[in-house]
Amino acid sequence: MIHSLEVHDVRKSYGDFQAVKGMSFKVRQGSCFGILGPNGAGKTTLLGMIEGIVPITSGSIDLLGMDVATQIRKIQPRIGVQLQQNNYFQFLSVAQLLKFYQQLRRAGGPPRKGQSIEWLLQRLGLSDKLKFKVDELSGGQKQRLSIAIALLEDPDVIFLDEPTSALDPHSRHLTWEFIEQLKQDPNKTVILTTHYMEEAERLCDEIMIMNDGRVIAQGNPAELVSGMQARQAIQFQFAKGQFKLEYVQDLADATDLHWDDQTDRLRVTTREVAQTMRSILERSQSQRIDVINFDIDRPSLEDVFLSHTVKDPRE
Ligand SMILES: Nc1ncnc2c1ncn2[C@@H]1O[C@H](COP(=O)(O)OP(=O)(O)OP(=O)(O)O)[C@@H](O)[C@H]1O
Repeated sequence: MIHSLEVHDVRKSYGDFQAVKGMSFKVRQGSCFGILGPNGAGKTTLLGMIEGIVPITSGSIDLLGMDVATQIRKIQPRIGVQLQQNNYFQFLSVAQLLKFYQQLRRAGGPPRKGQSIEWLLQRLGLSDKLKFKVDELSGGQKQRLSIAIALLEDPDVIFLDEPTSALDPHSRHLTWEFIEQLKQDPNKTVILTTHYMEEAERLCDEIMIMNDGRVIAQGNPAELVSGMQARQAIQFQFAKGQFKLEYVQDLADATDLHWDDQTDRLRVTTREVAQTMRSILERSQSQRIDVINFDIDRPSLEDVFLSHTVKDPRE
């Protein structure tokens, strides 16, 4: 298996403060890799080190098989970086700005074929904006323009830092479809940070959750969620006044039982949903209790994220 990125025990200190505290992970070529973490977790610092913008305090990073600390000039023409703050030259038109960045990128090496500017703009819903000045674009349009800039000159690795954070739902879906199209090229690797679990689940083949400068969990979205099986919960509603908690108190796989006698609802957290459901239905039948309704709460990626990260309200 070829890895586009290999991060070995990387650390970053700002004075006495350690923002990244020894992280190691690999990213498969052709995959979409998501970096998730609460505000201040160190995501932007980590991305900066990988992109060669932020100096590494210790450890090493190989990007496209080359050492970032010593070979960044060879790496740079092959990567595309979308910036979170897009303070582009406001007085240029969209066409001029794209040409400017294209020439800047070509200065780093021979031209690469890639998609045309027109194609990129069309896919990102900006075709009619070529003649607009950048400051005439909305915040969301500027954000999509920053993705187009990241894709100029056909990069092998594309870094997207919160690519849809300022977008309305329509533009977000348009951007997701665009990223899904990028993913179809097995030679391209997409590395993105996001605060949207739905985005990570839809786009990423692999997710790394980081907190306080460390890797907390890593896996594909389904694996991460299945690691939370002990948190699955079933809710039953019984006919008024028929059920008693003592009927189910000895259930083998239940990790938590909560009975609300005001609403006649039972909530059971369990490791074995099917077995627990069967047991409760059998006992209801033998006690002649009518089950009116039931519901299964399966854990989501958001539950995984929340269970691994602690939010400091000051951040
Ligand atoms: N240049 C710097 N000097 C000192 N501290 C810094 C610097 N850059 C970042 N930090 C600190 O490093 C920590 C990680 O910051 P970073 O921006 O990497 O987090 P993040 O996960 O990207 O956060 P967010 O989701 O809010 O963008 C924070 O505590 C931040 O204050």
